[in-house]
Amino acid sequence: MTPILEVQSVNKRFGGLKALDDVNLTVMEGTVHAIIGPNGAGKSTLLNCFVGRLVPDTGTVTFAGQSLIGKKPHEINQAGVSRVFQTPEIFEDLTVLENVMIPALAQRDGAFRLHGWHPLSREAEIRDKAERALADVAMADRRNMPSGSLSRGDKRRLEMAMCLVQEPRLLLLDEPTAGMARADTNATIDLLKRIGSERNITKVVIEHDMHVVFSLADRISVLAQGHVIVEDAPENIKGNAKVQEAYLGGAHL
Ligand SMILES: Nc1ncnc2c1ncn2[C@@H]1O[C@H](COP(=O)(O)OP(=O)(O)OP(=O)(O)O)[C@@H](O)[C@H]1O
Repeated sequence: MTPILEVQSVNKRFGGLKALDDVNLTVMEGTVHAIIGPNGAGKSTLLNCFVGRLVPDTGTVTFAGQSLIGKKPHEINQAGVSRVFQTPEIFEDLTVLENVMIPALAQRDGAFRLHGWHPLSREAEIRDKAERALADVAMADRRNMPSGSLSRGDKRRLEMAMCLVQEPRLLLLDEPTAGMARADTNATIDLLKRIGSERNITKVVIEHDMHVVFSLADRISVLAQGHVIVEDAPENIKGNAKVQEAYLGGAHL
């Protein structure tokens, strides 16, 4: 297996607070790598360093052999990294299909290019790609619905389609099941498993729900106080004393 994302000696401070403290992490291509840890451990800060929203004070982040340090978010996105946000970022007034077409256009053209309805409807190739991405998340039948009218779960699936249409090599998922009922959570787990097997997309998942983590992850990194305290296979994480301690007696595990 080849590493696709390599994080070496990354540090990030916010004033006096050391949010990331010498973080090292290697994500292998084609795997699901979960990053877990208590509240405030630095998970979102780390993810933000992967997408160019934050720049580490020191250290390196390398994706598919190229450094991401100093790259702008849209450059990182074009390089093959997509992120699904905790709160879906969709255009509520546009239809489901249009929402999926926009990131594909942005990726092709290098920037957002919103020329209104008519040019969008003439983009046959982009439309086909968008239709495929919608089918992947089982939302083809909702293609003409206004996105604002979707349920919360469907909005998250729509956002996943908006990532998939860009054909990323690395998909970053920030608490993909946060706020979902158990049935929706299980449907999302199945969806993520399917997407992985069909498209060979590497996934990095930040997640508090251990049912999700242990259902999906091939590898788990545990962050505590900005530092990776353990990186191991799921079966070795549950009983790990350091992990139990980080979670204050193992209440989450
Ligand atoms: N922009 C910022 N300015 C100042 N402090 C910040 C900023 N972003 C994060 N922090 C702090 O850095 C630490 C790590 O935060 P981060 O959000 O990365 O943790 P997390 O593991 O994602 O937490 P959670 O699971 O609660 O989302 C926290 O103490 C947080 O308050």
